[in-house]
This record gives sequence, C-alpha cells and structure tokens, in this order.
Amino acid sequence: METAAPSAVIVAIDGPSGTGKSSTSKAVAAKLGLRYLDTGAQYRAITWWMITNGVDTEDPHAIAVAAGKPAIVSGTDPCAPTITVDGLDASGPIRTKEVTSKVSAVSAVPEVRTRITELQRTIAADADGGIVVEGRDIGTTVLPDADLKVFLTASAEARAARRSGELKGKEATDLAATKEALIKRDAADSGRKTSPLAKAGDAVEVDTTELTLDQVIECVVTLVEEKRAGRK
Ligand SMILES: Nc1ncnc2c1ncn2[C@@H]1O[C@H](COP(=O)(O)OP(=O)(O)O)[C@@H](O)[C@H]1O
Ligand SMILES: Nc1ccn([C@H]2C[C@H](O)[C@@H](COP(=O)(O)OP(=O)(O)O)O2)c(=O)n1
Repeated sequence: METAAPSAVIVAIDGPSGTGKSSTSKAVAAKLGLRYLDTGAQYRAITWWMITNGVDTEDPHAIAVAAGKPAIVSGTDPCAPTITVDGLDASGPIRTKEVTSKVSAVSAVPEVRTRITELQRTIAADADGGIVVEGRDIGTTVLPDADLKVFLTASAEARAARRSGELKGKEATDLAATKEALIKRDAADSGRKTSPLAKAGDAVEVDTTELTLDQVIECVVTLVEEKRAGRK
C-alpha cells in the first residue's frame, strides 16, 4: 500500500451514525488545510446505483457481480465535498430514506468493500497535504497506519435527536422511528463479517453525548496538533 508524503497527516475518524463524524471531519480538515473523505457517501453512492440499475439489494450475489460497474468519484475539498456516480451528481439522491435503509446490506458484501476500500486508499495516498477520512472501518482496515485514529460515540438518544432534527422538513420523521432505524443500522454494521464497525485498539475514544460540535472539533484539532508536534 502506498502512503502519502511524510509531512502529510492522515486522520481516521470512525463511529456509529449521528456521533458527529461528518461535521467534525469537515471542520477539522478545513481548519488544518487537509483534504476530506466521507466514505459513507461512497457506500451510499454504490447503493443508489444498485437501486437505480435494478439490482436486488437483498441478493448478495447480484450485488457482488455488479460491484465493479459504477464509476464513483469523490471530491475531497472539505468546504465543498462532492460525489458523482457515472458522471452524475449523487449528493442528493444518496441521502434518501430508501438508500439509508439499504446501505448496510449492500456495504456488507465483500466485493463491494474490496472495491470501495481500494478507492479510499488511492484517494488517501494522493492527498499530498494529508486527509481526514471518516467512516466505520478506517482505523481498523482501510488505513491501519493512520497517524491519528479517533472513535466517536454518543448515546442512542442523542444520536436520534440529532438525526431527526436534520430530517425535519425533508421527509416525515419521528424520534422513536429514527432511533429504531439507527439502532438497527448500527447492529448490521457492527455485526457483519467483513470489516465491521469497530474501534481500533489504538484509537482515541471521544464520547460526544454531552459535548457541543465546537467542543468535539476543538478536541480533534488538538489531538492532530499533538501528533504533528510529536513527529517533529
Ligand atoms: N456534538 C454535537 N452536538 C449536537 N449536534 C451535533 C453534534 N455533532 C454533530 N451534531 C449534529 O448531528 C447531526 C449528525 O452529525 P453528523 O456529523 O452527520 O454525524 P455522523 O457523520 O456521525 O453520522 C448533524 O446535524 C450535526 O450538525
Ligand atoms: N467506512 C464505512 C462507511 C460507511 N459504511 C456503511 C455503513 C453505514 O450505515 C452506511 C452509511 O454511512 P454514513 O456515514 O453515510 O451514515 P450516517 O451519516 O452515519 O448516517 O455506509 C461502511 O460500511 N463503512
């Protein structure tokens, strides 16, 4: 596996849904002049492609056969991240309830993980100044040599409240249903055989339940700066 230039810092941020991975990673990357990669968006993009191309998302064999077909391209500017599938802007369609309900099944298929993991490693290796990569298995599988690994957690109540606040006005939602869907997705992501959601042994765990987003961002920025100082 190729690695980025020695001065570059690679930060892996993992954790379950609603713990603040995306918001924290984007802000940390923007503050520190790093690139940013949302790996969940890539799994959502391949799921959207399967749905729109008539692939049965409950058939792992059909998913495996199609896994190499879509061209998925991620733009890594933390101030304006983008994702396209076969040249089409997928940033809106990948956030629908349908994609959210099917993404765990699609991302559990080993051929999908191999394909997307390769893309992620290439993007990280090409990020000259360094990158913040967020997901579920970045510290454990995708970038096990990352300079800093952070594992974000928060209570299911806090995570559901954050998510339903976000969904309001877009698609009908209620707190109990959001919490139930979130717990179901956590269980599927943590229980799959290939590269499950897990904290790496050398990750710093940050419980964000009682923290504001700004406090979490500050905490991670400090951790990155400490790592950089330690390498000098
Ligand atoms: N510490 C926090 N306190 C309150 N709200 C937060 C916090 N962290 C994130 N949020 C909000 O919660 C929602 C989900 O955050 P997000 O970064 O998308 O989480 P994840 O990527 O882990 O699913 C967003 O609307 C975000 O603004
Ligand atoms: N590194 C990753 C990132 C996401 N996934 C899968 C599992 C997740 O439920 C989905 C969607 O991830 P995403 O980060 O967009 O989800 P949330 O923002 O937490 O709702 O993708 C994965 O398997 N591995």
